Amino acid sequence: MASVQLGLSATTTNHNHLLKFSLSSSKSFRNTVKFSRSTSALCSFNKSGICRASQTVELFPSVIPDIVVREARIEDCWEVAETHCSSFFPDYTFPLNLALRFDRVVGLLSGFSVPNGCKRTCLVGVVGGPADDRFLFGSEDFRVGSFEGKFSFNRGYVAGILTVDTVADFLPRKGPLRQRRTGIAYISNVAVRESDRRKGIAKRLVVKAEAQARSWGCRAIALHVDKKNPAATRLYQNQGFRCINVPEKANWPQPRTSPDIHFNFMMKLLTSS
Ligand SMILES: CC(=O)SCCNC(=O)CCNC(=O)[C@H](O)C(C)(C)COP(=O)(O)OP(=O)(O)OC[C@H]1O[C@@H](n2cnc3c(N)ncnc32)[C@H](O)[C@@H]1OP(=O)(O)O
Repeated sequence: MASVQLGLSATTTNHNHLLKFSLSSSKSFRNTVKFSRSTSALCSFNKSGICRASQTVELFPSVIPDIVVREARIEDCWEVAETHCSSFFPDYTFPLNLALRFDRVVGLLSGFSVPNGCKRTCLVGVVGGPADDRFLFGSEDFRVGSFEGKFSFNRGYVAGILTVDTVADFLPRKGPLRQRRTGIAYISNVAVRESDRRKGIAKRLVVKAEAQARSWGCRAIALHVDKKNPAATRLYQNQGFRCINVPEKANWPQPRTSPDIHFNFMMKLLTSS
């Protein structure tokens, strides 16, 4: 049997982490292994030596940054604001971009008070943090705005954000008294840092938001998405959301943005699984 030598180098692209290794044997050749965090199938090479494999992730765990989706904590505040502003206002330059970030931080910490009986939480997708919360300080009961009052010294960085609530501000009201709708969770502020897109972070945030909504007893989950945002529309369609036809002249509430932005209202029924 021929002896084999292994050389290793790692690079990160916008979509995937590339790990190049060279195998030298009696007949020398090079392979490039392309990682996908979402597959768990066995790794197999195609003709050009490319495979989608998480088996390889197990072989070289330190090279692949882990993505953990969890509730945002106070320590994440600046990075949440940063992710929000860089995703929704990418063209703002100094000093406006800095002012906007400070404004977001103040807004986030000052709480956006939630009406009685309603819930709201901010979820974050963290890259490179610990997989468990063993070294957390703070208390379960202490909250600041939508943030958990806990912090950790070993944390990675926030790459994606999502807010989910049962406030129903953007859902049509019920009956002649125009009561707030219950049992439908609402997703907003979904954003992933540009350098971390197409790694499945938004998908995982949405899955976690659905689980959160189920735990609140919701039977459905809804959102608004800009009709001119095909990436986000595709994300939600692939996650099982469907566009709801809003009756003409219904005057349903919508997020307050520019009048030029037109939204699709999308919804998904939540099974009890
Ligand atoms: C309810 C709301 O908040 S709507 C607002 C949405 N936010 C924004 O538009 C802010 C700017 N954009 C972003 O932050 C990101 O591009 C997001 C949030 C839309 C997507 O985040 P990502 O982490 O890149 O998405 P993720 O990797 O989970 O992709 C999931 C699926 O969405 C779709 N998708 C995501 N980005 C794109 C894209 N650029 N083009 C086409 N489809 C896309 C694909 O179907 C993808 O699945 P695939 O990779 O298996 O093909």
